[in-house]
Amino acid sequence: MTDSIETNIVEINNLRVHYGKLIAVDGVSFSIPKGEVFGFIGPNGAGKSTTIKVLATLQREFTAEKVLVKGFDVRLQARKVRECIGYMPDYFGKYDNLTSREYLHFFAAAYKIEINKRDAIISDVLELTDLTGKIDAQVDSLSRGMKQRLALARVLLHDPDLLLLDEPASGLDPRARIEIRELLRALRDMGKTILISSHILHELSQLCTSIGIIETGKLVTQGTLEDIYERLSLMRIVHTQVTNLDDDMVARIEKIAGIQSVERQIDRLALRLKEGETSIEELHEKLVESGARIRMFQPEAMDMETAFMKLTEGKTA
Ligand SMILES: Nc1ncnc2c1ncn2[C@@H]1O[C@H](COP(=O)(O)OP(=O)(O)OP(=O)(O)O)[C@@H](O)[C@H]1O
Repeated sequence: MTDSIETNIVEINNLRVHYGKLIAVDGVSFSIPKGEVFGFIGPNGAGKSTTIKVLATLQREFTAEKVLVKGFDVRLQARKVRECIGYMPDYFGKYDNLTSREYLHFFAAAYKIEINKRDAIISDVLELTDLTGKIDAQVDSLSRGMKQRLALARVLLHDPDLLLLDEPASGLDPRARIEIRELLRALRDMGKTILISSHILHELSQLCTSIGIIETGKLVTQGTLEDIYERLSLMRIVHTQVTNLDDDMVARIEKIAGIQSVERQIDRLALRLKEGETSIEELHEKLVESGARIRMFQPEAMDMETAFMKLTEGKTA
């Protein structure tokens, strides 16, 4: 095994998936080191579920230089891959007349967990997902949030190293979403590697250690949250109010190195900075040096949601 295989739980290189003429995934490459929580973010139809299905060994029609999970090839060593993943699809399914206990026993059998160990494992996963009190409840009677937690309990039964979670928080109310987030945090602390998809960036920004943003089948950007913030700060806009503003002053500001454009608005100037040429602090100094008397100076807060919209422009496949 090479070093990268030992440290990367997921390695995808140049993955392409077609559905007939539609290119759902178009040359996607990324890797996820052990212990990371990788947020896979993109608008509806961007190709997230398809990529996750390839990793889960369920989408067999694809081309790639490699798709490895823990060093195992998803096509050639599918069984090995399945042993080390817990895949939670973006739908729960229908389970008429089944209790949580029966549901989990069914999957424990499917995972070939030894019969005499099943009760203890089921009790553990229910405790972890805070569903102990629901062990004999009908699955269909559970709230959506509880169902999502039960689905997580299911994928934990065989103690997989990698969790592939397709939109686990979708359709949940804020409280249930927080519960899922706390649960995922606990799993991260247990050393699980997690790939989690969402079309809502905010949902993941507090949980993920790195993110990849996908749009129309292509990765737009990827990296740690700090990397992405840094990259986005390159598009920064600063709003400022200058009390001694006149045409001459605007002309002087326009000439400041690092400023790409100056937009005069009713009560302020919007200064768009050039990529990587000046820091916000330097800009402030340069404005003062140019004689501007500054009443207000405010870098535009680029929250993750704005960043996402700027990066993806809202396109879908
Ligand atoms: N089985 C299929 N047959 C044909 N087209 C498909 C199939 N599955 C997905 N697609 C199409 O492939 C594209 C990518 O879909 P995918 O489900 O991977 O996106 P997604 O990012 O997971 O979106 P969502 O957030 O809506 O689930 C979409 O245009 C979708 O309509």
